[in-house]
Parts: sequence; C-alpha cells; structure tokens
Amino acid sequence: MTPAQHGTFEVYLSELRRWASQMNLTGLRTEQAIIREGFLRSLACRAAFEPTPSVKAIDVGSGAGFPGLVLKIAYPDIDMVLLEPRRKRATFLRSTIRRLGLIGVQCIQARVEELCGNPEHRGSYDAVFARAVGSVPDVARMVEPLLKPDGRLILQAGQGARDSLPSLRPLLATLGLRADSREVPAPDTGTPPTYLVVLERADH
Ligand SMILES: C[S@@+](CC[C@H](N)C(=O)[O-])C[C@H]1O[C@@H](n2cnc3c(N)ncnc32)[C@H](O)[C@@H]1O
Repeated sequence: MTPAQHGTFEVYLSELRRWASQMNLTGLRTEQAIIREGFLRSLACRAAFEPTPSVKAIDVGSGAGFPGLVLKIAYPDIDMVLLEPRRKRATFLRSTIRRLGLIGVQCIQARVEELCGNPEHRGSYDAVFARAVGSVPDVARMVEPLLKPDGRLILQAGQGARDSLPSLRPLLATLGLRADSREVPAPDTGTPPTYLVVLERADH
C-alpha cells in the first residue's frame, strides 16, 4: 500500500474510535482489535477476490465498514456499495466516506431484501461480501439474487461454518450454488486464521 493509503487507514481508525465512543458501532474497542479483527481480517477477503478496476462489489450488512470500506481503501479501483439498514451506522459510513475523500463508494441505507427486487441491483454484482450477518444458508438465500451469473459471494465465517460446509452443500445446491472455502493465515502467530466461504452459481 502507498503512504497515502496508510494515512487513509489512520484517519478511518480515528473516526471509528471517535464514533464508537458515542454509539454502538462495533464491538471492537481497542486500536489493536480494530486493526487485527477489523482491518486485517477484512483484507483476507483478497484470497477469494480479484480487485480488477471494473469490478462491482457490495458489502451486505457493512456495519462499521467491514469488510467493504477496508477493501475499498486497499483497492481503490473497485466500485463498492456499503449496504447497511441501521440509520446511525449508515450515517457513520457516509460521513467517513466523505472524510476519507473516497470516490466510487456509496452507502445505501436499506435491508438486502429491499435491493433484491430492484432491477438496478438485482443480478448486478461481481462480488458480494457479508461478514457476521447470519448463517451461511440464510445469507446465501438472502443475497444470491444480487449476483451476476458469474458473480461470487464471499462470506467471512468462523471455523465452525467452514467445517460444516460438507453437510450444507446439498442445501446450497437447492439455491443453485456451489460452495468452496479458503483459510487465510493471520500475519502474526497466535491469532486464528480467517475462514472464507465462497459461493458461486453451480451452472456457471
Ligand atoms: C454483526 S453486524 C456485522 C457488521 C460488519 N459486517 C462486521 O463484520 O463488523 C451485522 C450487520 O448486518 C446488518 N444487517 C442485518 N440484517 C440485514 C439485512 N437483512 N440486510 C442488510 N444488512 C443487515 C446489521 O444492521 C448489522 O450492522
């Protein structure tokens, strides 16, 4: 990353800490927790995603911006939507996008179910991210309509979700999805890896 991107992460970190002291924004309180669990784990999504310039991505249930805002700072060429239904969180995301001077990223305040029926969004995304929004089958069912035919859904999941993938495959197949997983080692020893569940249309 460039020094400018490092600077952007520093401002994002200070905005997160400032807003989190006034509202329920994220459970990550310390600088170390935000960097390790927020920034670095979000960046682990890169293992399942090619950030080419024309890529259209959406982060469903972005909360404080994990992983969507982190990915946008790291890969500025991607076109990113941060979807967040809670008003205060959406206000934080919009304010932070402005404060960081980012272009090609917008926050939409809505539930994913509302977007799925909208032709502007339905079948429009190359990459759909979701972290800590629900179980793998529930999230897959909710967000699958947003995917382009060759799009990819990238879920940050716990080890349990990754381990239960074999038993979930028949259910995911009924949604027309095939599942794979990635394990991304943490940069420091003693921190568990990041587990990604990657879903694609089975007929692609
Ligand atoms: C536990 S938080 C996780 C936030 C962030 N992804 C993270 O990992 O820190 C779950 C977020 O999903 C949002 N959410 C819940 N249901 C949703 C839905 N149906 N559509 C879009 N977002 C939803 C909530 O408002 C909340 O901010």
